[in-house]
Amino acid sequence: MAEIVYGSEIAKKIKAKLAAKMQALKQEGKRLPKLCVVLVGNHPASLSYVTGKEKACREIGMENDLIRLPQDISEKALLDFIQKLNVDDAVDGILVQLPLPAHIDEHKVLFAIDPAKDVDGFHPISLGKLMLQEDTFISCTPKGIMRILEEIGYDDLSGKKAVVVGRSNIVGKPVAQLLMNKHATVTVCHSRTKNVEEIAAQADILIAAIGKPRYIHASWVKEGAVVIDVGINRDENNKLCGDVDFEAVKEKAAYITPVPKGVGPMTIAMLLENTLEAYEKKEG
Ligand SMILES: NC(=O)C1=CN([C@@H]2O[C@H](COP(=O)(O)OP(=O)(O)OC[C@H]3O[C@@H](n4cnc5c(N)ncnc54)[C@H](OP(=O)(O)O)[C@@H]3O)[C@@H](O)[C@H]2O)C=CC1
Ligand SMILES: Nc1nc(=O)c2c([nH]1)NC[C@@H]1CN(c3ccc(C(=O)N[C@@H](CCC(=O)O)C(=O)O)cc3)C=[N+]21
Repeated sequence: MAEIVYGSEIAKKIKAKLAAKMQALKQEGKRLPKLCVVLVGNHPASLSYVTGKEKACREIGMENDLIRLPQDISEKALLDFIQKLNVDDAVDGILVQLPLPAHIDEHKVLFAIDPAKDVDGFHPISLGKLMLQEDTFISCTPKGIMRILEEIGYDDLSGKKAVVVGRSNIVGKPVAQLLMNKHATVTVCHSRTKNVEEIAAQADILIAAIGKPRYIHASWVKEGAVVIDVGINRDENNKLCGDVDFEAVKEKAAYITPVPKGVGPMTIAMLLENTLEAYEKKEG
């Protein structure tokens, strides 16, 4: 029977530290770090995620601004808007919520963000530095996953086999890189992989970032594995669930993260941490 690892509890501790930091800055009469979240359109899930980010900022006393732009905004207008945030000295972190409407080139938008304010870690410079193991903003979900591994004392990854299911630029690829940087032997699977189940079943650490409700069954999991479930899905009853069949897999794994209260809250905590880091780099 696995230990259930509540990212929400780890995130709470991180946020308490950040709140104390905000309080200290305030007492010193300093400017506070500020995160700007840009949401284009009215996608309900996106709206709920950005609301969560705003709420977390308020909780710890970090300055924040949610900027809502219309669904039909032109690419040029969005790029101009980002430029304004780039040159605004009061803004430390910029996050443009994904996905963007189809008429906007996502890569152009991410490229437009000043790398010094790229608290999402999605800018090509940030991702390149991650590969080169240079100091940079590490994207929040992958960073949160690594923090969870540290928290359970599972951070000596030499000789460990990690399997990442999913190869997106925001989760799969960067988390595979971070695991590799920590000396794990990493296999990345995706929709064209044959025998994913057999590959997954060899993993000491299994990361699920697919986006399919309860897709990973107990037969995919080695006895005693660490299972990190990144997926945020709605099942047939509109209930929030992960990519992992939690009830069955928890009988087999050594550690498992739940959904909700697993990786999601860690993503937000890392975003706050990255924003403070951007502020500290700027203020020197
Ligand atoms: N908790 C959090 O903080 C976050 C959660 N998420 C959630 O994580 C999940 C993944 O997100 P994201 O990475 O953005 O998703 P994407 O849709 O960008 O990527 C999904 C990946 O899964 C692969 N895949 C799809 N079906 C299968 C399959 N049957 N077998 C193996 N691989 C498959 C795809 O393969 P291919 O490349 O071949 O298409 C792709 O690489 C989603 O549920 C999302 O909501 C995302 C970000 C943050
Ligand atoms: N530029 C950008 N950066 C992102 O980091 C980003 C993004 N775009 N687009 C979408 C994904 C998704 N994502 C989540 C973050 C937190 C939760 C989270 O806190 N979830 C709660 C549950 C929330 C609920 O109840 O709906 C939990 O898992 O416990 C979920 C999903 C960040 N993303």
